[in-house]
Amino acid sequence: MILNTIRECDFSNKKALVRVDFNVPLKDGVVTDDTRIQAALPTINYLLEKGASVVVMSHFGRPKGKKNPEFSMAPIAKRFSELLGKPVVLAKDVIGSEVAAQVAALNKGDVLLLENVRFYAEEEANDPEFAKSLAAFGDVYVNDAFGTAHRAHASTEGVAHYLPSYAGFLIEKEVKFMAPLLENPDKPFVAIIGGSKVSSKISVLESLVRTCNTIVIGGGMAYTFLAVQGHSIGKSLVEEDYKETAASFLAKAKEKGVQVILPVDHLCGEEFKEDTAVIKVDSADIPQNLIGMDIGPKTVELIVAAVTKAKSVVWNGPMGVFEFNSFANGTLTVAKALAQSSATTVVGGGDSVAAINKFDLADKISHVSTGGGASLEFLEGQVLPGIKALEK
Ligand SMILES: Nc1ncnc2c1ncn2[C@@H]1O[C@H](COP(=O)(O)OP(=O)(O)OP(=O)(O)O)[C@@H](O)[C@H]1O
Ligand SMILES: O=C(O)[C@H](O)COP(=O)(O)O
Repeated sequence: MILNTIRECDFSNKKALVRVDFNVPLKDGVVTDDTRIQAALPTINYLLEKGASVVVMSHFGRPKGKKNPEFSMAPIAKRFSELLGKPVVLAKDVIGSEVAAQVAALNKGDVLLLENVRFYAEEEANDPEFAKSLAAFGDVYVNDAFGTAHRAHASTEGVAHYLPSYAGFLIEKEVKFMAPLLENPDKPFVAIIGGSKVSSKISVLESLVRTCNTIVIGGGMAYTFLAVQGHSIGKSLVEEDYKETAASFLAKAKEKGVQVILPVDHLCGEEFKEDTAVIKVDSADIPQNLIGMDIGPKTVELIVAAVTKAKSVVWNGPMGVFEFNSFANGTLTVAKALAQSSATTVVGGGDSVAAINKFDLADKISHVSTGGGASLEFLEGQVLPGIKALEK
């Protein structure tokens, strides 16, 4: 996958229309995690240094095609301006004559942030006329919205049909770290996949089994696999409809000589509650009255040993109910093992990234993806429309 990148364009005195993913968490009108804004700054700063004026656009939340002040970009514009260290003007709308006048008035080095592109239903419908209206705001289009690259929307895909289009540094970095995992990873390559459901992770497992040496399956999804192996799983999470899929995945891994590590011990509770007493089960089999809520210490040892030998590791999805402190150990230890590893380590998926941040380990991971759904679809081997539009 070879992309057109911003290094290949002369931006001097040009208007750059830049799609970013500023879909960030807010509480009481204040951005509570600005990771995605920070991640877009190298591209914005580069464009400004190279003499461009910049029209930035993003969605925020799901306002369903209606102008709703609750979903205004205003609080995000404020944080963006603080981080950029210069004024950011918030446009009066997304398209229209007033915005066109604001764009026309931009001078070299100025930054204008459009209102929430999802205030128009045409955005998600990838309406060509809407995409053309956006394209009219720039001489060139830059996409740095990796987190939204799996959506074929007007601002992520449609607009690329009307302007010379380039990948920003963030998209370039995400692809640089993730593409080799699907093509030619440094080996041994270990994938650690967790989270609640087999149904949402089976495609990624089926994709990674092609290049992995070892696959660890943890979290709530592990019990369906244990059940098909004939283990008792007590009252743990199980997806009956996915037992057959889980069985054929295990058969495929065996056929390919891929080692699959499933929990060999557990931390359980009698009830799915934060304050339920922690009961250690020293075997793969879980007694009838218990719920598996975290991997046990022997499983943790197996995972740490695999990570220690690895040259590349990818992690997506927590190993247990890490939101409950007593069941966070498996996820914490995996996070620490990755942080201490000399392998190339890539972490994707909302909850595993949240766990890395909760334990303050982000700077010790080779690459923490800014994409939730996008990173999962990338690892599934799917073509992301927002990235495809930037290919040479
Ligand atoms: N043993 C378990 N039983 C029930 N739920 C579990 C278990 N282990 C992990 N979980 C839950 O799985 C959830 C995460 O699953 P999900 O599939 O959403 O993962 P993810 O890929 O990290 O998330 P995202 O979709 O945000 O990227 C967490 O809320 C966690 O509490
Ligand atoms: O947070 C995300 O995963 C992206 O910003 C995409 O948001 P969406 O799922 O509402 O399209």
